Amino acid sequence: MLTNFIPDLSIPLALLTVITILSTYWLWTKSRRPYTKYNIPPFPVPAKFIFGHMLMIRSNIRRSLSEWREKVGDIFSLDIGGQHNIVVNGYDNIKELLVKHADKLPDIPRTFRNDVIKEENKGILGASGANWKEQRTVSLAILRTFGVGKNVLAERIEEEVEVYINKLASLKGQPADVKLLTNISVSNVICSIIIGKRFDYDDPYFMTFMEHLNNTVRYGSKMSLLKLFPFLYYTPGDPFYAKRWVKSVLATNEMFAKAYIQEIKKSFNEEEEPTTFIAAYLQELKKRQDKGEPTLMDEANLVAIIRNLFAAGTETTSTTTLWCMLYMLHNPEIQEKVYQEIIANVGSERPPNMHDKQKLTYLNAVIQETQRLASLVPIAIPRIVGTTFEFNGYTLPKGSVILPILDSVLHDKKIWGDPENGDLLHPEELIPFSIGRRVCLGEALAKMELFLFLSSVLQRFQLVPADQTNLPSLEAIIGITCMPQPFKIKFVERR
Ligand code: HEM
Repeated sequence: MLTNFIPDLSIPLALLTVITILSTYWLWTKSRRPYTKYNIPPFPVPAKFIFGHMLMIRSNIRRSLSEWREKVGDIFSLDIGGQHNIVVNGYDNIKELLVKHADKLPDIPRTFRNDVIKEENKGILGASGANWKEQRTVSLAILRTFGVGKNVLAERIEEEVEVYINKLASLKGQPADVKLLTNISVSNVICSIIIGKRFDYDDPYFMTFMEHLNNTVRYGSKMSLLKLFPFLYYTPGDPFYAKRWVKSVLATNEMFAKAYIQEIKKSFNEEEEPTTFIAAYLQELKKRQDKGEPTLMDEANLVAIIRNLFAAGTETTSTTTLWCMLYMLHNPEIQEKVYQEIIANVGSERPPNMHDKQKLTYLNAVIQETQRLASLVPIAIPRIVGTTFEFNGYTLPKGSVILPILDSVLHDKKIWGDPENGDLLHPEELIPFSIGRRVCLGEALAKMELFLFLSSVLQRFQLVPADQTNLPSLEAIIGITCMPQPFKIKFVERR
């Protein structure tokens, strides 16, 4: 498993790495000592030298976590390379912690990523404290304004869905893997919200931007070891993909965020109602500055927010769409029922819009069940314990990292029965977007996208497996998100 973390490591580099790790470990053992005086949650198995439990977490983390939960209960400790982590399972525990005790978990762990791109506490995803609060509140207010009245959000999504559907039609029913196409299409929705325009799928500027954006996800997921040992960033060459990751992050900042902030500033009129995220943010910033209100808003935050919206808003929504398509292949009778509901309530002459949402109750239930089964973000954003406190009979010491396992709720047999056959009688426990103060900022947008993309796809096409005798696997590839394995599908026109 170690080879996953250090792909191209030569022998001298490996030796250097081991020596540095050992010396750092000594420092960490010192920093861990204070925890021993507390009644911390139990460790499911003894921690191993240096790496703690890190190498014991199997590639199927869902299985490891649920085995340990069965062994020692809902709340347990893990040592990941010297950092004390507290794993929290179950709806009641997660709710109590993220809602009732939110004040005691004000920050998220500092990451080396922000250090290497010299971005200290900026944006939303990687931010903490007062800055996180202000950037989140402003961003949410902008998205809300765009989502009401004329409904800029729905218009932008509908425009993109039309192009997406035509692309699927151009496949002429041939088997295709539509992961990249779906990803690009969902990214384009974010583009049009941020800068007010979409790109053609073959636009060279957009393709280069998409490549950098995908690299930030691809390389980001290979950098696990650097989260624990940040100094390894300085090893010669780029054995940990970190330098390539930095290059792509900086390119997305320059090519998209900074370039379009400058462009929008040129035509910026503070009297006009803003129709882009960038203009709305700049207008709010100007308003606060003119009034002399103290504010942490600035362009560096705007750049980070733009990157966060792409990072958190693309892969999540496009992968959920793919999961729903996959479940439709496995459940043709459910697909047919969804189609009949769309035809009865919308017809086939026009695509569904947001006004149709409340009539398509069966489709809404299918999307919700997709989100539950897919459990797309298995673990919510880790939180740092800010003040030592007592929780369910244990002491959670200051400085420990809390890992809220959303997957443990969405796949909890006690709530849903057999996960393969769940019912939807528990809306409160359906928390794919998490709960509490850091609940997904894009929940409303994601729900609109899922409805508009999926209702249009299922209205126009029958989804047919590439091979009727060998359906694609439902086994997830589990990382930061749970992804289906690559699969091909036929989009057969209904009319
Ligand atoms: C099906 C789609 C999506 C799912 C399942 C999802 C899920 C989540 C989850 C579980 C979190 C962590 C919350 C926590 O730690 O308590 C999160 C955070 C976040 N999401 Fe989403 N998300 C989705 C789509 C989106 C979209 C479309 C956007 C925006 C364009 C977005 C923006 C964010 C942001 C900015 C955060 C960080 C919030 C903060 O730290 O305050 N997400 N999301």
